Formats: sequence, C-alpha cells, structure tokens
Amino acid sequence: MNKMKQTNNYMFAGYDTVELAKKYGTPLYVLSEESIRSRCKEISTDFLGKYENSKAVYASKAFLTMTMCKIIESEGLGLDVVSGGELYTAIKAGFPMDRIMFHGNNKSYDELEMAINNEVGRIVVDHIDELYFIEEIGARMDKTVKILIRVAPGVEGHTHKYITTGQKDSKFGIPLDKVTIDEAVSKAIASKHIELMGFHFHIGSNLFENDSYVAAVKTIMNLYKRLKDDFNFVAKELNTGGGFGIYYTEKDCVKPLKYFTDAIMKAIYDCCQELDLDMPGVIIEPGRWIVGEAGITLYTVGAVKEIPGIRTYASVDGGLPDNPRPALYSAEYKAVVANKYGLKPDRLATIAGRCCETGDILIWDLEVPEIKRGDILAVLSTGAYNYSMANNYNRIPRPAVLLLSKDGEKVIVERETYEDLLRKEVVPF
Ligand SMILES: Cc1ncc(COP(=O)(O)O)c(C=O)c1O
Ligand SMILES: N[C@@H](CCCC[NH3+])C(=O)O
Repeated sequence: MNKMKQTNNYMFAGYDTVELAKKYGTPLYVLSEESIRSRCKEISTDFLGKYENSKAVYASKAFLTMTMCKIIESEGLGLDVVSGGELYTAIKAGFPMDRIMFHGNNKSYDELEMAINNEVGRIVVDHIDELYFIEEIGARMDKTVKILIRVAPGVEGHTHKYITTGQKDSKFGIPLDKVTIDEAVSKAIASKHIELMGFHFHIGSNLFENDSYVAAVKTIMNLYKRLKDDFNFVAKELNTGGGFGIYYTEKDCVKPLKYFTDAIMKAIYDCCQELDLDMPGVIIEPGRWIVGEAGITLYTVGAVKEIPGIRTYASVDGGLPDNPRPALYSAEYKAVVANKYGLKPDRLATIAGRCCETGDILIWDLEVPEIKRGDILAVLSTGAYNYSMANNYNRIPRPAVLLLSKDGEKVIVERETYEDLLRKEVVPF
C-alpha cells in the first residue's frame, strides 16, 4: 500500500492499481472489502435497523466465493442462492443455513434434497411441481420446509429486456391467475411438511426507479387480502427481490438504497392499513448494489490500431471471457488509463477485448489521454456479474480475484492456468 506517493497512478481502496497490475498480472479483478462492507452497513442502518422484522439477503449470483460468504455472514445478512453450486459454496464456507434463500426456476430434485437436507431457511417455490417434490422429500426426511411462492407480478422494470423478470410473460414465478395461485396455496397449506410463509417477486435488475416496486407491492398485498378472505391464510413475509441500480457511467441516475426501501415499506404499510392486514416481515435481495461498485478490473493495453478518420482500437488482454456484459446486454462501463490518471483525456479510443469475436468490445469511444501498448486500464464497477459470469471462451484462463482491505491485499481466487483448462478433459484414444 502506498497512500502518500505523488503519482499519476489511479488509486483504488487506498492501493496503487498500477503496482497491483505489476505484482499480480492482468487481467485482474480487484475488490474493495470496505466498499462491500459499507454497503452492507447501509442496509443495516437504513433498512434492517429502521423496520421491524426486516431481513436482507445478498443475491450471491452477483459475486460468490467462500470469502464473500464470510463477509456477508459477518455483516449479518443472509444469502440468496439459485443452484446446488452456489449452495455448496455457502456450505463449504460454513454459512448459516437458516439464512439461505434458495431460488431457481428449474431446481432439480437433487438440489431440493440438498437444500432440505441442509435445512436452508426458505425455499422460494417457482413452479407448482416443486410443492410435490418438497412434500415428498420433507416427508421422507421428516422435516417441515418453510417456503415462499414466487410470482411474476405483471410489472415491467425499466431495464435491459434480458434482465427484466417481473412481467407476466416471464419464465420466472408462478402465474398470478386465480386458478394457479389457489392450487399452489391450497397444496402448500394442506401439506404437513410445508409451511407457507408468504410470496416473493423480483422485478428485474439494475433498476433506477421505485415505481415498479410500489406497483408490484400493491398487487401482492391485494393477493394477501384475497388469500386471507378465501383461505384464512395470513402471510407472514413478503420478499420484494433485489435489482437496485448502480453507477456504471454518467448516464446512470443512482439513488440511495432508502429511495427504494422506504417506498417499498410505505407501500406495504399503506396497503396493510387500507386492506386491514398485519404488516408482514419484509425481505430484500440486493446483489449488484452490494458488490458492483466495489470492484474494478485491471487490464494491460496491447495492440493499438488507428484507422485514420474512423477510430482507434486499443485492445486489452481480457474482454468477453472476464466481462460478457457489454456483449450480452450492451452494458456500458467507464474506465481510466490507470498509469496516466492525472492526465487530461483529449482523444477517444474504443477498448476491444482479445477474443475472436467482433462483438467483444468493452467500451466504445472512451475518452483517454494518449494510450499505448503497456498502459494499464482500470474498468470501473465490475464487481457484479463479471467474475460470476466469466467463461473460458477462446481457452482464455480466468483472472485472479484480489481483495483489498485495510489489513492488506489477499488473493481470494487464484488465476487459472492452462493446466486448469485441460483438467476435466479425457482423451479416449
Ligand atoms: C430472485 C432474485 N433476487 C435477487 C436478484 C438480485 O438482483 P440484483 O443483482 O439486480 O440486485 C436477482 C437477479 O436479478 C434475482 O433473480
Ligand atoms: N447477469 C445480469 C443480471 C441478472 C440478474 C439475475 N436475475 C447482469 O449482468 O446484469
């Protein structure tokens, strides 16, 4: 760590990123432990501490390692997992199973068995078949399983269409029509091995407005009222999902957590008053909001190609394999030339990834100072859905993950090697 040195180098979490690139190589995912923890603390003060019976679970799909489980555990949050692999990571990290929320639109029977055997806190049922599976497994293991039912509330989040989930025409959740809901609820309440705690919705990801949350809350609270009248069923919980947007570029009009959570809580409270219902315990599930801005990715610039009168491409030593988001969702990022941080940007460069894929462009028309081979580029806000969505396209090994804190720097995931790429191969002749 070198806080005092006069340098043009970009500092992140108190560390000189150019030194980090030299020491650990590139591409390199770098995470600030303090930033992650400070987001968790904001959840504690502005949501958990403010509203009785509230819970927050971190959506681990955004970024999950055993170290992350430890951080989340120590901050008092729960964990949303969507697969046996995510659950296994949590188990291996010793994460308290009663704080796990197990999701998934197509959980396998084996995954449900694994979840029930490990006594996860809640299973979020996404399809009516799961109720039959849970009942059967619960009976066999002699356990009662607490569940929520996920519904698609028929609300569209304003975000990329690949990351909206709350609309009626969605693969997620049980359709909200009366026949289907009534079948699910009667099955759940009749079961000796299921305890229905309430419902769940998740509208979409990277949202900047609270209106769709409020609309979804109203829909579900009206459902709670109807279920109370028709089944004498009182929902104890409501899980309103995650999806709070973060800062990627100047275009993003970021709001504090409480902009979302206060609106959600007010809408629930108002509905309870109006419909004569008890306040349910409310759960939120942020992923990106906790870890997204806490991460950056460092690259080394290689080939710089100027096409006169058209554009300059600066290719880096990573791209689509460590960050598929621009190719998948046209996601936009900001970046700085880390070794020239003090210099005024006076030209444009398009940051290209190294894959054999025309669409492997990380950033179009980034404002930069002179950029050349050997420069270090820091792409910002890459903490969420970068490492977790990384792949080995073109047989490119995945980068290491470095965690920075006041106590020092720690490699929490080692860089993959070429041998790792061959590890599961079997040559039959
Ligand atoms: C069920 C569920 N909860 C929470 C999240 C977390 O989303 P985000 O990372 O946008 O907060 C997701 C992903 O969109 C999700 O599918
Ligand atoms: N992978 C998406 C987010 C998906 C959220 C999960 N439902 C992204 O990178 O933006």
